[in-house]
Amino acid sequence: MPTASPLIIALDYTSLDAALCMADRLDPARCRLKVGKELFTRSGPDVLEALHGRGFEVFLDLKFHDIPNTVAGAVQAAAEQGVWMVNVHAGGGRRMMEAARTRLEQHGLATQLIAVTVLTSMEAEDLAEVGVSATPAEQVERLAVLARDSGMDGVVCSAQEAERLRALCGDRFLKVTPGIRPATADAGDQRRIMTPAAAMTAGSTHLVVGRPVTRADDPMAALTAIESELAAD
Ligand SMILES: O=C(O)c1cc(=O)[nH]c(=O)n1[C@@H]1O[C@H](COP(=O)(O)O)[C@@H](O)[C@H]1O
Repeated sequence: MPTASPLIIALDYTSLDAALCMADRLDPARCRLKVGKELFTRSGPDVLEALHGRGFEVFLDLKFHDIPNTVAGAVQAAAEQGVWMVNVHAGGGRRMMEAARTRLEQHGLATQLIAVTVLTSMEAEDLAEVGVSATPAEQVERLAVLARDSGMDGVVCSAQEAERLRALCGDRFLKVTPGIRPATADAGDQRRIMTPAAAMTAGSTHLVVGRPVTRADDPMAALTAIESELAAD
């Protein structure tokens, strides 16, 4: 039974053992889990099997960005391992995203396919340095519309853009938002941040939370506090 919780906990750990230690304290009825580049590069697909065996739905966050044929193959490989969600970079363009969508359809694979717009660690100056003169909000909007038109189920964006994207792309278009920071948490390398409750109010469909839980002195207390904040909203 899939969880009704919007929470996705990012298992950004340096080893499979450390990730599973945290997974064993979590409950698949209360959250989904995200496996990203660091953990997957260390553990390989074993981590997916281990988390699926514990009953979790998994977001495989490898942010594929390559030529269409390569990304289509990578997305197929992820989906065939049973992950609930996989992502690509919207900046790879329409043909890349369409190839990934077509490949899933050809193989009858139901994995949620979403596209990263502008990383939540980036602000206007970072975009300017890579030659993008649009504001983060404008660039997110542009890439979200392209992602929608290319057959994506949704996007990764910051919660600061969620309200605008809800108006533009509708409620059913997924708005998966990292950069979630409870009021007392450190922003760290994140720039476009929002609290859990404010993010849900803004229209996020899923909240990606890593360090505020996984690096907390008491991770379970941190998770419970976020759940209470969401319940009170
Ligand atoms: O695709 C992602 O998940 C992602 C996109 C993005 O724009 N920003 C972002 O932080 N993420 C991921 O979300 C997680 C956020 O972790 P914390 O900053 O520790 O809460 C990390 O695993 C990032 O890799």
